[in-house]
Amino acid sequence: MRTIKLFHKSLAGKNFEQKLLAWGQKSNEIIYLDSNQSEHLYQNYEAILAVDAFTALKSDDLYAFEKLNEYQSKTKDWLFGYLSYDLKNDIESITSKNEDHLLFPELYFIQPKKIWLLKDDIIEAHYLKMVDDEIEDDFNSILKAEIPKSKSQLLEFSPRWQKEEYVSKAKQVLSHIQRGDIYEVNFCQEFFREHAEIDPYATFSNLNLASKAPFSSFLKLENFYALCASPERFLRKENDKLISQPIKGTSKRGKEISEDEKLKSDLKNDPKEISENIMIVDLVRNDLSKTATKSTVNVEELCEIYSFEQVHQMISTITSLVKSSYSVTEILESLFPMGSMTGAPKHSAIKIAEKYESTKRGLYSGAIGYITPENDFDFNVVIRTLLYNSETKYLSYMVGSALTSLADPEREYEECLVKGKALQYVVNATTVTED
Ligand SMILES: C=C(O[C@@H]1C=C(C(=O)O)C=C[C@H]1O)C(=O)O
Repeated sequence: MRTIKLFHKSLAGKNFEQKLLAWGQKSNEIIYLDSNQSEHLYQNYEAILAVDAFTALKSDDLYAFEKLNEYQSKTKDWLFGYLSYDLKNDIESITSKNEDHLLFPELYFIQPKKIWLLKDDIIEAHYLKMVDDEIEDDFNSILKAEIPKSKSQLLEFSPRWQKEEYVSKAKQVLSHIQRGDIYEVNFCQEFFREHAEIDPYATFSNLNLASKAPFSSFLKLENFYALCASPERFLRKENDKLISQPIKGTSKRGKEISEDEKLKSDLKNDPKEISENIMIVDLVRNDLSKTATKSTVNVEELCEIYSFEQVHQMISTITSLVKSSYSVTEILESLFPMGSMTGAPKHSAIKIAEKYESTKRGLYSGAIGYITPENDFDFNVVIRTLLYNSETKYLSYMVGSALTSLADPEREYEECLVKGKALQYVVNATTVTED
């Protein structure tokens, strides 16, 4: 069904990833995934570009996972796209009445005509037969693609809540924890801008350069854009192995090495962050056990600290072997939405977050990724992401943090600001371009 052609990356010169994304900009549908050559455990491709939809699946209705299952069985091909957080309503029988200004469809996947996969020294082009005579020409055009200099833009974001409002809501959420309704919840707030004129490509280039996150992505489907600098993997499947890498525990980076090392070691030893992380590890173990063969759920790394450009993060890696009878969508549905973005117990945490948050999360807290013809897949967690509707000119990002009985709302507010810093900075950027 697809023609595959290989090229050597060493022959393609410098900045091939950037040229690839620049070349892809002329396409109507673009999904670009970039690991920023990170040394993350279980890193797979260095980068992937998928462009031009041959077919697409969009859903705003119930039974989205069933539709995805049908679409996948019919196409038996590579699929790229996203699952939004609000698919939870389908899974957990919850309704969401929170405000939605972005209006993204709840689920959107495409079967791209053209795919470029980068791994080690190899560049693979996977083209549908109808366009396979364009591979060589496209490769030459990519090599010649100009990487535009990012433009600076000065945009301020408005908070949906002032700090006092956040603190008062966080206290109400904490009272549910004290009453024993839940023991952890990921509580989120929105920063937004109306009538925003941005160049999504330049903004993403700035963001990606400033963050170098292992699960970054640039997504454009119609007028819906995600400019994502996520450090977090939701779920990967390779053959019969599932890998989930939840993050709980965040600290800012220090300016000096000694300060940075102290912040890192404080995070590693902070009982609140450790307990937050372990609660989610337990939840993920439970979710994985639903589809696992006996005694195969395994915590491979617990509370390891990984350092990124703006933040230190505490990450755990949990794996399992999945029974062969489960389909891709059954596996995704059994873990969605990811525990790190809900809290625990999952159902009650989702309901409580929904009640006290005022913005519908939409694609934030969802997952962007791909499914292969061999039924493997890899999806990130959509955080540290600017979402943009180029028709309505609404630009927004959300940030959140885990509240447990040990949480201090003032500190949680500060943690949210740390997480949003890169997003504010790139849109306000004047100097992040690199030659
Ligand atoms: C909610 C966010 O991040 C989540 C919460 C984290 C935490 O509490 O430390 C870390 C990573 C994410 O799972 C966000 O970045 O908006």
